Amino acid sequence: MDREAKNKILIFGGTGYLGTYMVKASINFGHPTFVFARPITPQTTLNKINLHKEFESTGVTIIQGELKEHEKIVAILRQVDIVISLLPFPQVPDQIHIIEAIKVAGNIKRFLPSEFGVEEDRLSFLPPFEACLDEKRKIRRAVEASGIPYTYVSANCFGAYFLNYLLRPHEQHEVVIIYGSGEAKAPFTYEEDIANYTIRVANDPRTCNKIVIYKMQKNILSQIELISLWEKKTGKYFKKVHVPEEELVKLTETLSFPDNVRASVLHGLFVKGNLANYELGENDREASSLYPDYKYTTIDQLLDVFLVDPPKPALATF
Ligand SMILES: CCOC(=O)[C@H]1C[C@@H]1c1ccc(O)c(OC)c1
Repeated sequence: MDREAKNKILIFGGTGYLGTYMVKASINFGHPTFVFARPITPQTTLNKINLHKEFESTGVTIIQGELKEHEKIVAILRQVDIVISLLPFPQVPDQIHIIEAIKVAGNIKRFLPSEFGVEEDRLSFLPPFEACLDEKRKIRRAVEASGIPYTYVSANCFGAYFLNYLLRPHEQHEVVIIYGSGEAKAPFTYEEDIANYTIRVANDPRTCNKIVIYKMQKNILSQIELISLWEKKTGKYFKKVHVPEEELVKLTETLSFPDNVRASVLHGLFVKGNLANYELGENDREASSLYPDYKYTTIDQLLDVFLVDPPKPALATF
């Protein structure tokens, strides 16, 4: 399909952690790509300013504005076909402004709200994280009530994010922290694959009004398996310090925000093994089975990348 026939994609949160991968994937797939971004001000970081320039150099159209500028958002929506929101947690409730504008515009073929992590309609976590997931559930129910065609994506653990968090390759250290026994498994998806799958999913009639889970068989590993792979590749062996479940539960109750949320994420992911322990619903789809020809990056391959050029660490906000 030539570029004109390709769906036009508008991305909210395009300058964020997953956003830069998503914008790149949208451009690489040949979609006319638009990014709605906060206005540049004297407080805007040089990194963000340079990102705007980089986006524009690759043909991305940047619209600067605030989520409350209803008319401006309606006007840009009328020029596109698909909307992908990657707004981070504190802004999850603000997506209601996007939903309201999509309802008025009336032309959007698919809306992907800001998900991409755990599947919150299939799982529950300890209170601090559960409260965050409740905000995402409210947005899902608002999307369904609006009748807007949607796809919810659960990409599970972001590969580079969690390899950095668990292995800390940028630091000189002798110790690795293991949450619980270290035996519970979790699915990991490299951020570039999250973006490449998502552009496919957003354009695929088979995923309309569906939940799509990214759960590739080769990328379901435990902390112990991850650490062992890394030790073999680096030839460096670490002292393992376990954080028992009861201690992690206590931390979810005693740490201040947002560290209490992070503790409850770690508890659900790596102590309870939530993400590996549920079956897809009959209406759910799994990415690697939808796109069997797509060669996703295995964690073993990602660790080889980390050996030579580990991606910069990040820390999610809540
Ligand atoms: C390691 C502590 O957890 C986090 O920093 C946040 C970024 C983790 C996260 C946040 C939201 C999620 O849905 C999710 O799914 C795996 C993961």
